[in-house]
Amino acid sequence: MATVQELRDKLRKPLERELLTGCSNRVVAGGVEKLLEHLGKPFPQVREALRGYAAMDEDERGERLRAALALLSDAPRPSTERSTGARSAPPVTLDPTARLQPGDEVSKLDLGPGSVKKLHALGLRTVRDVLHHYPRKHEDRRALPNLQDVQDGEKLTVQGVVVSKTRRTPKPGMLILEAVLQDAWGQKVRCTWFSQPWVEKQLREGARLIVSGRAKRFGRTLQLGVEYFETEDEGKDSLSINRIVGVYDSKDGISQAFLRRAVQQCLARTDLGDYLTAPSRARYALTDLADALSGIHFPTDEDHLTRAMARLRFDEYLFLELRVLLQGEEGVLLGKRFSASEQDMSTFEASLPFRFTGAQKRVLLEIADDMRSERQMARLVQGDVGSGKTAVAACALYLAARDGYQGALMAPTEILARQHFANLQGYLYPLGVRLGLLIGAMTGKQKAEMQRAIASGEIDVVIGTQALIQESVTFNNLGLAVVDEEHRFGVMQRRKLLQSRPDVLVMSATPIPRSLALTAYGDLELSIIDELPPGRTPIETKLLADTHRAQAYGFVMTQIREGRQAYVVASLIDESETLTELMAASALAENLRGLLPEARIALLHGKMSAAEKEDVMARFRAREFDLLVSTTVIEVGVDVPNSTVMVIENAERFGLAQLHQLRGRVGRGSLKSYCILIAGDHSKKTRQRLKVIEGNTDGFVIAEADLKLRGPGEIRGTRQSGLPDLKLGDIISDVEVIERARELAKAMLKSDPQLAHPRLNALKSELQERAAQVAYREVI
Ligand SMILES: Nc1ncnc2c1ncn2[C@@H]1O[C@H](COP(=O)(O)OP(=O)(O)OP(=O)(O)O)[C@@H](O)[C@H]1O
Repeated sequence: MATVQELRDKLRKPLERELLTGCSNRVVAGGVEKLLEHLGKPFPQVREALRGYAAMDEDERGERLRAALALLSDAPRPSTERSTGARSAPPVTLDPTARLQPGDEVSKLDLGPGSVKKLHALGLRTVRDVLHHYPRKHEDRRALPNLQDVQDGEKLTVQGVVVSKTRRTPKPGMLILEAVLQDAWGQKVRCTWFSQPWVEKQLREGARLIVSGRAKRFGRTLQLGVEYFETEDEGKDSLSINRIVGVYDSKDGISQAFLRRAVQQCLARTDLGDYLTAPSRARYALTDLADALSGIHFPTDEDHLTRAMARLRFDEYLFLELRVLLQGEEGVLLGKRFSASEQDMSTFEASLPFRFTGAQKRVLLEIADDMRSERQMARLVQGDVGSGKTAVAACALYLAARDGYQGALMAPTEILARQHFANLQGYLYPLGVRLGLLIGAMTGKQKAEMQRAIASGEIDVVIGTQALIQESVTFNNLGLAVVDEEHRFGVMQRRKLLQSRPDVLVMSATPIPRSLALTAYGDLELSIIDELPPGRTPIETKLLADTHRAQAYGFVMTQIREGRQAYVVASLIDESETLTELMAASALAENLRGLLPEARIALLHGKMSAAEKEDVMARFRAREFDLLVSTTVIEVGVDVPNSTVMVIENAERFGLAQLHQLRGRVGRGSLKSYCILIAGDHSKKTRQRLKVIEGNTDGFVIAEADLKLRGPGEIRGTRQSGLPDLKLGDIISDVEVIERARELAKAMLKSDPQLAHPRLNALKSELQERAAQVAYREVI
């Protein structure tokens, strides 16, 4: 016979699920009453709380369910358990129904140690982390298609059972896996995976799969080129079907079903305590926190998702604004005072092989003004890719060196650090400035020697990665720090830097309208380089359907034969739980080696060590390779002027801003350059979006077009926003939200400058927690 504890679990789980799915389904509601009849006997109060459940409206159902679940979690331990245990020994197992706080460790969840490890592997350490690990997208799996009606080229999601599978190797190195899937109506679809051997073990006959991709019709046979799939948990996982389903970013061996269950548990057991008051929520038309979090993970419908996103996005800005406003209190810091003479600026310019553009000159004057003043400079130089930010920074570093101060330039990656080093050598070495490079790939001895030279003042300007310079360097006399931001750093990190008092210049290529930069970089003044150096031949961009891949690579070969080089960027076409970006890039490299036997092809991906990456880049720069297949690691700013073609596979998978950044890797010299966007998705919407890149070269125009084309409710990642603390927010499109959040943040701080009211405890701890997380993300 089942113990009371087992009965309680049996009852609790469906009730939790019902709560999460919004209590809107009448059939299920009837089922709840039946469930209580069967299992509810030992829990009279719970039965009472849910009496007449089916007849209630959705809101009341939700309320009653919460009450019932609270009763279930508060219920005393069943007597059977007590009689078996030694009376004096405290229970060692966790109570799987105990209430949780957002800051609790995930080890408090009702999960095994292996599962806790999995969450840690994703960087999820607390319940809050799990709750804020939002899906990267949502898929509508409510109405499954009638396969007979599916048109050629249509995108669809099918759910079914594998009835047969085959593997073919039409030529060496090429593997085609096929599985015939049968849906609930007995209709069949042939699903194919190209060169993804790791998929094979999941294609057991009888396995239940959910598969998305683009359909092709061959007479009566329907074929699906799989872009995404997941295994359904033997029909038990009702969270993955018949609903709008969130799809999470994950890692090898961590399934979507597992993540959903972890989130589900966190939602059901956590006391969320909304930090926004009901009047504030009403004023800004925001839903409550519990509704928002359940809506982002398990929306009942589009409306639920939209209101969830609206609330969570608002919160992101609210926290950002509160942080910026609270920091603003610290006042102006004193920095270094430089002479920054016109004479020195002219000397620098005269040493260049080109003249500064008008925009570069204007920005340099703004910088020189800052440098001359006693106030610590904290300035953001924003300019499109290739607009000449580094040249401007080099001039500022020269001005600092002229006054006997040291300078530092911090890059987000070692590749970039080396590249900046080479470029700055070109600018500064002829002027007698002594440069040093400090990166992780150097030997201990080399690093120690460099650190000594910096400490003794033998080096004027050191270039390295941010972590290295901040952690291990004692400067003799640091006057100016330049931070090449490239999406990576954020407010907290800059604060740390500012406290050590050098003047600080941040360079960023993220196009942000001026009004929004105030929020994004609330602590920085802004200079914009809005002009490209003259004589650049615009990059010719072409959008091709993947059916024309051969044509694209034919063109790449003509360029290679002319002595040019090319990049190919691979994207993650299949977000299944097993395919990583690395695999996608390796598969592509393999495929291209078959297709272009003449070309010397190298592979670059994020899993390589810094030394390996640099080795590949150095050899590519030395023209030992013609073609570099890469994951998006390349985005952060490589500069090889002989590269004239950038091919982006599955371009639809990238945001427009990211595509623009990627394209900026070519056309960096005088050679005519090309960008080929290969679209795997032929829909009109995708075409329209990618056409924006084809037709525009201005980062701001592209960012704005992106905004217009984007539908509401679409999730954008950090990469787009350029701010590490925004998961949902997009500073380009969220002007109004930002303004409202700022208004509320100001009002809150006006009435309570220290946020001291006990009502705001939850808000304060959330604020601290987020600040810590941001700092953590910035450091890793
Ligand atoms: N005024 C100018 N006239 C001609 N060429 C210039 C000018 N300023 C910079 N350049 C050249 O243009 C290229 C890009 O400049 P730089 O690296 O300074 O741009 P950036 O804005 O830092 O680029 P990214 O954001 O892509 O890293 C370099 O090869 C540089 O030598």
